[in-house]
This record gives sequence, structure tokens and C-alpha cells, in this order.
Amino acid sequence: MTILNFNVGILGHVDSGKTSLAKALSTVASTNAFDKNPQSQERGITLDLGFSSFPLDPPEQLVTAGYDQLQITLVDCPGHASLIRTIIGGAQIIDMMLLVIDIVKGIQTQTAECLVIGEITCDKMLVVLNKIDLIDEKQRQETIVKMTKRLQKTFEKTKFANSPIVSCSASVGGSGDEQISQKTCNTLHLDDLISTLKSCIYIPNRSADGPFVFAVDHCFAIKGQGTVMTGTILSGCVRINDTIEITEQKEARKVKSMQMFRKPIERAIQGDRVGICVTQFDPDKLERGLIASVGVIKTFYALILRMNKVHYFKHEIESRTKYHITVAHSTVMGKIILFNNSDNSVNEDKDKIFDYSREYEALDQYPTTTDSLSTPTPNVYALIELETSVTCQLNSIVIGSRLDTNINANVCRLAFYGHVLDGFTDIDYMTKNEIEKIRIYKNKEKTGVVERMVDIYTIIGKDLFKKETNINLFIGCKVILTSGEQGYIESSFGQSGKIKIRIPNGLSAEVQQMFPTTKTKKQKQTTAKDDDIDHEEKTDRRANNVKIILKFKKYLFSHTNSIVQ
Ligand SMILES: Nc1nc2c(ncn2[C@@H]2O[C@H](COP(=O)(O)OP(=O)(O)OP(=O)(O)O)[C@@H](O)[C@H]2O)c(=O)[nH]1
Repeated sequence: MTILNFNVGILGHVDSGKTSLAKALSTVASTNAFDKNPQSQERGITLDLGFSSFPLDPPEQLVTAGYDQLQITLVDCPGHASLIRTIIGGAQIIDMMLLVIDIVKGIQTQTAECLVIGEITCDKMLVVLNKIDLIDEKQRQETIVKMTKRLQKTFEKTKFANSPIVSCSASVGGSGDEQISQKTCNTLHLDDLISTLKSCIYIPNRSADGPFVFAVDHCFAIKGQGTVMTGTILSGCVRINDTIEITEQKEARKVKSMQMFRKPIERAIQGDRVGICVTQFDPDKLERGLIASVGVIKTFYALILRMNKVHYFKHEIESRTKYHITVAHSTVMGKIILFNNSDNSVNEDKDKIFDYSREYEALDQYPTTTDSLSTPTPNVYALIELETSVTCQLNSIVIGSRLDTNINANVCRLAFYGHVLDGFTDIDYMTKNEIEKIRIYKNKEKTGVVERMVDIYTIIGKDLFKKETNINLFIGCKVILTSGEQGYIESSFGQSGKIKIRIPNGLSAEVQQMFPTTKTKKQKQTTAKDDDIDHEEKTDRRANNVKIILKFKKYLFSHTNSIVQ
């Protein structure tokens, strides 16, 4: 028997009827489905992901592909704005989205955010106009047609143009803890919904190959059995007796038994929703997270992404700004540094990911940082320094958001999205090897002035560095004078950030005229009058302003001092 488990996320604004719809459609509920959590019941809102399922007759193309059963797993996501982290985590495991819209209210703030999450995480959407029972029967059809047209216009601009829109009433009546078997039948048009859903089913990627990675959404103990972790297999396959690693804890355990919606199973593959039972693991140690084949998942302290801006985000994405970074089921703070790929050969080939660790012949070929991103732009990359490490696999979806924005502000809080290309796995990621691993620099320019000439080959420069700058890092760096001469920094001079610059070809006669040479002891014993003149001249000459320009590249990470020219 080959079963395809197809994961359908139910997303939408708070109170649009997502949980009611999940209840109306499902025949099997998993542990936390339908707001069973006591806090959910108290507050009357969904606080966590709820999983439930129902079977469907497999459509023709599935049968042809060798599946004889189709199981739809519904992932009921919370709608409340403050729970967007959970929604993002849930959306990353779905094959298709059901976007629930209250027909009376139309598109609301979280409807729009859910649309963005859907655009980032999945390819198909089915829109459900819910609560049609609230519209007087005489006006119902007309209202449905009007709302459908309005939504079609909105979706035209998204990747979900031409998505089917169905209307229904999911209300099952009664309180939140009501069992499915007790549902009353005041639902409307659910059959239409189910047949449209069926027409949207496609054959998703389901491969048993590759490393086993499993996104855990709940973890609990069962007396006499062990600890059960429920979740969705993101890649690979798992069998009873396989050794798996609970990644954050770095603890390895053997799979004792497995269930898929209460039926024992021996083996499960990518896309399946299963409960995995292990022994001697304290369930309090894991709430959400990843388990995987040993050594597959890494803990990253910094991530490198290929990323893009969310179209609806009203502000610029600014380098050196902090965002909420959601990867897998974690949301942490991270500082983003944007960089561009200046390697033209890659720009031409969209699918080619440039090698940010390669050596380039000329320094201007290195990727360099950009300050901000105001519109969605291809070929933008980001380095994200995380405040708390995250555990994820390469290629995971990352969403950057400003969840601190006032939730009543009616604006999209999702700022950018991308995929993890690489990352730094060691807390000590500033080691030499790691610096070598990623060669991304920002262009810097410093300007100073010539204070005086020591001899025609040597000048003293100032205003280039602060007193506290470690000038040793810049020794040997090339500088250019605005009068045309080239030179290099030979050493620091004194304690106030001044530098001695060597001009191998010597200063031009014109520049020599401009600056007094350093006085010898003898010269210093001049009269006070002479000294006054000299001082006056110095000021005048400095007004001519021969500037010293130092161009260099500073390594991208904020806490490293590595520079190149
Ligand atoms: N009249 C009517 N009420 C509905 C319908 N669907 C849901 N409701 C009611 O709307 C309220 C919210 O329903 P839920 O299913 O909890 O909505 P939700 O979108 O899951 O809510 P959150 O998860 O908290 O965002 C409940 O009182 C439901 O009984 C419907 O089709 N018609």
C-alpha cells in the first residue's frame, strides 16, 4: 500500500474560521489539534500548530504515479498577529496553502502576511471564503461573486494568480473541545471545497534519498513507552532501529517505534507526518526543533543567504540592522549585512550561485557590501550574525521580519526571505580558517590631510585615523594624494593617529613648495617672530588642502580587524 501524505497549511487572519474548517474536514486529530491546549481554550484562539487528517480518493495522476491512498494532513496555523513565528514554522512544511478569508471582512492584515508566507514557502494556494452563512441568502451569491472578483485582482500581482476561490461555511457549532464525531452539520458547500482541493493536488517531491531530517513540532512522554516526537519529515527516510540525533542536545537515540496518525508503521519518507518514539529522552528538553541522521544538522552562529526583499514591506532593508530571523522552528535576532555579487559571469546565469570564498584576481571583483535594498532585486546576498545560534540544514528557508512593529499598524512585518547557502558552525567563527572561508568585504575610503613634509620622500599625514585606531593593520596600504603622488603607509607617528607616509617617487616640486619641512633642532631655535610667520604660512599652505586618500576593503564581519587593499 503506497500512501501519499499531502500537507495542506490552513492560514488566515485571526478568527477567520481556520480551526473550524480543519475540524469540519478532518477525521483524525493528532495530539494538539483543534485548540485542545488549555491556554487556547481559555483565550479562544489557536496558539500552536494543530495537525489533523482525512483520506481522499487519490486523483488519476496519483494512481498513475503508483499511489493507492491519499492522506491530507491539515496544518492549522494560529492567526493571531503575535504568533507569526509559529505560522512561519508551520508554513515551511506544507505542500499547499488554504488561505481562509472571512467573507464579511475580506482581506485583513494577517491575510496579507499569510499570503506573503505562502508565496515564499509553497507553490499552490486555494482560497476559502468562509462564513457565507452570515450573509443573507438573497444577497449571498452576489456577495460571493463580488468578493471573488476583488480577490482575483489582488492575487493577479502574486504568484498565485488564477488560484481557485471557493466559498463555504465551516462552522461546526459548539465549543472548541468538541470531538469531530459530534460535529453538527450546519456546514455549507464543503463538498465543493473538497472537490476543488482534490483538483489542486499534485505529486510533490517525495524522495527517500538524502539525509533524514525531521521537523519536530511536539514532544511528550507516553507512560511505559518512551518519548514521542511528532513532526514532518523534511528529507530522507527513517526506519525502526535507525539511530537519529536530537540535534540541539546532540543526543543520539534509536527509533523504537513509529506511528502515522495512530497506525504503527515501519518506515516513513519525506513529507510524511509521523510520531517517532525513542527511550530515555527527557521530553522537557525539546519543544520544537530538528532531529536527523547523526551529523547532518549543524548549529550556525552566522548564516549566508541568497535573499530578496518582500515586495509589500514598506521600508528599505538596511545593512547593519537587526531583524527577527526565522529558520526551521526557531526565531532569533540577527544583524544583517547585505552584499552584492560583482562577478558578472554569475549575474548572467541566474541559477549559478557564486563562490564567495574564491580568490579573485583583482580586489574590485570581490563581493562588496551594500547599505540598503529598497526594491526586490536579484543577486543579493546577506550575511546574518545571529544573537542566538540556530540549528538547521543548508538550503533551509529563512524569513526576516520586524515583529516588533505595532501589530495594529496594519503593515506587513515580513521584510525579506532567502535560503541558507552556508554558515559558520563554530562559536569561534572568527578563526583564520573561517575568515578564509568567506571573502566578503566592504569598500571603505578614508581621507586625511598632509600635515607636513619630512623630506621629499616622506610626509606626515593626519585626520585619517582616530587616536584609538590600530594603525598597524594599515601599514603597507597604498594611498594617493589629491596632487597625484602615490605612496604607502610606513608607520604610525606619535600617539594621536598620525601616520608617516613614504612617497617612493618623491613629491612634485609644486607640492614641496606647499609644505614646510620638519624643522631641525637648529631651526627650532629661531626667534618667536620667525615662528609666528612659520605658523601663519603653515596654516595658509594647509588651506591648499592636499588630501590623502586611502582606499581599502574591510572584512565583512563586524568583530574582525581584517583588511585588504
Ligand atoms: N457563522 C460562522 N461562524 C464561523 C464559521 N467558521 C468559524 N466560525 C466561528 O468563528 C469563530 C472563530 O473560529 P475559529 O475556527 O476558531 O477561527 P480561527 O481562524 O481558527 O481562529 P484563530 O486560530 O484563533 O485565528 C468561532 O466562534 C467559530 O465558531 C462560519 O463558517 N460561520
